[in-house]
Amino acid sequence: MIVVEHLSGGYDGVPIVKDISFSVEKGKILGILGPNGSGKSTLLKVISGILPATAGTIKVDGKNISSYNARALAKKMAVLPQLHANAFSNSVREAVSLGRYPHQSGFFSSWSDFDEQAVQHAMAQTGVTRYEQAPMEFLSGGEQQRVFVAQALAQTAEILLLDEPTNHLDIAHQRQILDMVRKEAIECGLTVIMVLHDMNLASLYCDELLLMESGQMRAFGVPHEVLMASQIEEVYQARVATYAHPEIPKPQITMMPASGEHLQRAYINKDNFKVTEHFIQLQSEFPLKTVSSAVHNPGIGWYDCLLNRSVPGDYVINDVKREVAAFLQKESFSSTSTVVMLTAVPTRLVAINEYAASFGSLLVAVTAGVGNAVDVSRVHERQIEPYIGTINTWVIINGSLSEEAFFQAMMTANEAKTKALQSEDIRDELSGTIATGTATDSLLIAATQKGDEMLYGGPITEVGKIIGKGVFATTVQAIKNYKNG
Ligand SMILES: Nc1ncnc2c1ncn2[C@@H]1O[C@H](COP(=O)(O)OP(=O)(O)OP(=O)(O)O)[C@@H](O)[C@H]1O
Repeated sequence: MIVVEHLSGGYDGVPIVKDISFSVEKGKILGILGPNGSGKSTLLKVISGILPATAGTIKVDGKNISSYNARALAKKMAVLPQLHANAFSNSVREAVSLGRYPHQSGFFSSWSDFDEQAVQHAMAQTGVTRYEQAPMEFLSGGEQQRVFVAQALAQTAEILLLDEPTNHLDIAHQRQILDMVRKEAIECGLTVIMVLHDMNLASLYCDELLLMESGQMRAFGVPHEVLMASQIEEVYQARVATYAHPEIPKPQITMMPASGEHLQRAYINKDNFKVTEHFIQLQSEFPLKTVSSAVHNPGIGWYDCLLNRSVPGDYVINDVKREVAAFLQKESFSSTSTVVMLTAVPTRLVAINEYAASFGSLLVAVTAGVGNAVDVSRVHERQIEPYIGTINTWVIINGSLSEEAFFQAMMTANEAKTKALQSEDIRDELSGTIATGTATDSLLIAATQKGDEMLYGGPITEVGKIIGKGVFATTVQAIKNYKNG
């Protein structure tokens, strides 16, 4: 464990880092973040003893580091500096072996099996074994960087200080080095303090983060506490937004460009719809922010082409996603910018309506295959799987929704759909009760994201009122179309 208390230090009497206090437990990784010149490297230099502290203490395992001599400290703490001396004619193996220097009594005279193992392990972990015999100057910047990380690792110290360890590395090697650091922390109890510029990598790999601003600690804590958009915006003077990582419960940050290009948006009207025998298509000039339960490209994303594709009633495919991907390729649709739903309803039975609104306007498109509708509260009584029937609902909004509003809009639209089934007396054949939908309904809300952001999308909001009215009326019309065939 390392404990830093009220630490200050700088260059030639000029204080750079001021009054820094934090601790890192054994086996944990601390990431140091901050804008250029905020003092990250200086802090690491003061902690490692490269620069003298002008105030404060650093304790390793309860003992002040000033009580260690240089060799004893090097056994406790290994350092990867930001800039490396490039004037070397060593081989990779020799460079990594330098990490064992603090463990030698006479230089290389007492090379032990343990020294050899440490060097081999460090080279293997950083993926540089295959360059072992190569001279350092023959290596690329990224390969050299991995050798320096190997050198620090070979020191087998309890604490590893890394200044931008992913410098020069491509994403595969960034992942390799950081995975390795994390593995060493978890499996061997290595304590790590590293300066990283990439906030997203820091969030993924560090247990805690320290955010520096003008030589002082602006924030310290777990990634969720430090990577708050408002705080990052203030410290970096850049507009950012946070979002959730798709697999790991850690926040991610993305930049919001200053240019006005992204404000140029589409305006959708009925002319953007095209109905062929095989599909209903909405093609937009600019991508729409879309939330859906579609078959292809579901979830949240930006898409400029929406398809409701009509398939035969006996369409039974094991791998629907692959079949849809093949269809898109055959019909020359972009797989990455198209959202696809499937329906057994003939496309001519679609109902499409446009509604004026104070914020812009709203379009609703519905295909309603209600032949096998179910009452969701009674489906558990069924012994047999219901046949597929599908109500596909699109709500296209010429306006801007918050994330919350998108999900509320989905709820509002779904309630309006259910009300339409009630109004049209669509029943679950088995229970005889009013149906609430079918087994495979799909819903999509898409917005141009132009204009003032609407925070909410519930039934009594401006947008919610029109969704309620529009989805109800359009679904009723689509059900009538279906009944009249
Ligand atoms: N050798 C030095 N002598 C005097 N001042 C220095 C020296 N090295 C850095 N500084 C100054 O200390 C301040 C902090 O620099 P430092 O390198 O610690 O910042 P950093 O946060 O690591 O920046 P970066 O993100 O650019 O690497 C800067 O204003 C810098 O000019």
